Amino acid sequence: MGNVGFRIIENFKRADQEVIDGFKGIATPNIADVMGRFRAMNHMIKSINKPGIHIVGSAFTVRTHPSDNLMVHKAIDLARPGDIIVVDACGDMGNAILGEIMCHYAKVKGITGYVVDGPVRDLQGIANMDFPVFARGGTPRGPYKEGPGEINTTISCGDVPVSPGDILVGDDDGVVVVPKEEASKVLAQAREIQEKEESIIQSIYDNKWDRSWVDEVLQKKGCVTIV
Ligand SMILES: O=C([O-])CC(=O)C(=O)O
Ligand SMILES: [Mg+2]
Repeated sequence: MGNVGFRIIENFKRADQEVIDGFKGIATPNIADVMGRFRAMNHMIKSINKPGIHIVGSAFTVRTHPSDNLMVHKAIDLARPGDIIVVDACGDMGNAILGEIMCHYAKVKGITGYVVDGPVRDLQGIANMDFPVFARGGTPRGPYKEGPGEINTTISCGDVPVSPGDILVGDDDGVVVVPKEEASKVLAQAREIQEKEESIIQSIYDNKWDRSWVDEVLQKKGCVTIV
């Protein structure tokens, strides 16, 4: 490939649209639970939109130096409708990686949202528009536009590896990353968990939730009850 650190990869495989769409309505904890509780981003990467958000899309990855957004601007031009632009800005909180103008442009291009391992700015403007952004926080300090950086290489975002084409799901809890090769299996298992949780909640109200497992675990671990 060559030119490590300053390169753009335009073509990569995305998961089937049917599989991507399947994650709509599946809560992020149910997806993380079927991946060994891994692949959920660090809790610092949070939605900065109004509560009630749920997004699903295909990862379009960007790696930048802290405080620089040249390659993010290029990514908006290249990403396809339905992609989520995921930015590894090294978790550095020095300068915002994007702001509301870049959100309006991405929205018009049909991009599903941004996930940024770093800060953003124009928080009020973004919160008032219907465009999902997940980030580590905000700062008025603006980005530089010098590069270098990479588009569509494997990055780290919120302590999770993200490859181009992986499926991202984000909601008020945070963001999970589903490897594209495993996506249909993870989807089937996450659906099962979601149905199981719905039936547990119903059984609570029917006064039928079997709690025997709690004492079984305590006994197995050697816990003593003193009366
Ligand atoms: O200056 C920038 O590149 C980021 C920004 O504030 C915006 O997009 O509104
Ligand atoms: Mg701005």
